[in-house]
Amino acid sequence: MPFNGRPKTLIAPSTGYPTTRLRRPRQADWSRRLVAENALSVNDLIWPVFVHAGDEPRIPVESMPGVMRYSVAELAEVAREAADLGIPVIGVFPYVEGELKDAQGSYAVADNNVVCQAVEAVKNAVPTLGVMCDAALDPFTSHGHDGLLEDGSILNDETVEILVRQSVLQASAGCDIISPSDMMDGRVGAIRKGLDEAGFQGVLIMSYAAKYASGFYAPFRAAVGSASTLGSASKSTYQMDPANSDEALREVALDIAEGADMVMVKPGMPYLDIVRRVKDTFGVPTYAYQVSGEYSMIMAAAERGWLDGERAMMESLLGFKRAGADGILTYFAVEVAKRLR
Ligand SMILES: NCC(=O)CCC(=O)O
Ligand SMILES: [Mg+2]
Repeated sequence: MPFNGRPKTLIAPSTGYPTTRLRRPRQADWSRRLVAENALSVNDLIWPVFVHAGDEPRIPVESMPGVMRYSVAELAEVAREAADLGIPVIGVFPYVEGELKDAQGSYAVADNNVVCQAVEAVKNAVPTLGVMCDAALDPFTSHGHDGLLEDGSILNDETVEILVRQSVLQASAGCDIISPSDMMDGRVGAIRKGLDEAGFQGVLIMSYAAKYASGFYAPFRAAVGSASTLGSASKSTYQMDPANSDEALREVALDIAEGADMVMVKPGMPYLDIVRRVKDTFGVPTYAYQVSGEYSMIMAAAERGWLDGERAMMESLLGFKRAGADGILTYFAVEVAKRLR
């Protein structure tokens, strides 16, 4: 914007060294804080949590140091702690036992499945905490794909029908935000319509709008038990090619047109350019998912003493804010919230 009728560039640093010294404001903590352009707040955090149907309160996830699979009862407890720390939302991800999986992912739409139990328990314990659930079949299918598989292909429209049922079921259990993470075409519009017809006009949709076929999801797949079912199969016919950037804008545009309230870019750190483009182009609430592989890389290097884990954690999250994200899904959420208090 012009200022006093002159373009900003002309009134920006015009003299240069030695009059202008950019080190001057960096000289003390107070001055660095005064000129800081971005800040991370507890309000920016979404905490993804894993839940299992058994009684064991906490089962450590080997591929993600410090991360647990909680029982439903324990999840209600830790959800309360998260809310007390000021975290606005948790995302519930199920670990599903092998015998409950089939090719159709039937358990995803089964009444009172572990996701429903978890959502109900959390909403009963902490009604003020937002709860978000994925719409996708990968934790539930015997082949580990996010959709229905026929002759080696993932069926789009048939999958969308199931995702609508899954979304309505989760909304009935009390879920506040449905997050379609499957990357089928048209699913956001179909889910919006399904939710509205079932009376859930108030349930939000945060779409995984630009979700890339990434190698950084591996530790998560071990956590939800889809690593063994998926094997070496690829999700490249529905998730995005890491080579693409313009295509992400088309994905986001369609999801907004179909009714997404918020959009997400995933993974996070290798895709900060996409976060920035999405935010600048659309100006909608934009989120980034710092995925399991990003988390585990930092944790593993910290465990070896190769980097200062806490510092890397805070710096990585600030990077999302700088890129324009309104919030971050991160397995560090509780640690960060404690630090920010
Ligand atoms: N739909 C949720 C995920 O796929 C999470 C991936 C990760 O954290 O690696
Ligand atoms: Mg799409």
